[in-house]
Amino acid sequence: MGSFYLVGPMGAGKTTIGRMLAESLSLPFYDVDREVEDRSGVDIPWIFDMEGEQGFRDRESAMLDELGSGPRAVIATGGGAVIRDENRSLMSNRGVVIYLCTTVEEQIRRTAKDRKRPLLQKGNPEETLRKLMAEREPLYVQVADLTLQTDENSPRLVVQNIVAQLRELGYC
Ligand SMILES: Nc1ncnc2c1ncn2[C@@H]1O[C@H](COP(=O)(O)OP(=O)(O)O)[C@@H](O)[C@H]1O
Ligand SMILES: O=C(O)C1=C[C@@H](OP(=O)(O)O)[C@@H](O)[C@H](O)C1
Ligand SMILES: [Mg+2]
Repeated sequence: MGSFYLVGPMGAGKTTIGRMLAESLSLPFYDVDREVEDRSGVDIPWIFDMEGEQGFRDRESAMLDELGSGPRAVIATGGGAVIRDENRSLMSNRGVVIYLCTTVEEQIRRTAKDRKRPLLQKGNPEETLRKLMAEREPLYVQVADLTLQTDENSPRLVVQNIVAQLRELGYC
């Protein structure tokens, strides 16, 4: 059945909820962004500066492929991992995809103090988030096996809901 992949926009809670979900399911946890940073020895803003977004996307796809080939785990992706067809096929074919959704208003609140998401460091972050949501939401929906709203619920409750749904569907 493969790994559990968390997808959704920046600030949806993929990293936070992924770590807790892994603990709850007694599985290893990987965050694709973190693994890319550990492997390259530099942070994501540096990669965007030096190699551009395409350079980051190449590293992200390679890491997703590597992690997806390993033993079963919970894998938190970055918000843009769904834009490449190859990444969406990999996740759908190899595992169970969980879409964490949120509103742009909540994304703004949750990412306001962050300086590590290069796409939000220039221009108007609200406009950027709206544009990205319009482009990517259909892709999150397309790839998702299950969808969870994160706006009204604490991370703990979201994890409980995910586990309940995975059990119901026979995935764990
Ligand atoms: N359900 C939630 N309710 C409130 N705050 C949340 C929730 N999920 C995540 N957060 C907070 O939002 C911020 C971004 O979460 P993060 O896990 O980094 O999101 P992502 O990996 O999807 O970009 C963090 O400060 C986190 O504590
Ligand atoms: O939406 C995006 O394109 C990105 C989301 C980030 O991950 P989070 O969704 O975990 O913030 C990170 O991969 C990078 O800054 C690009
Ligand atoms: Mg994250």
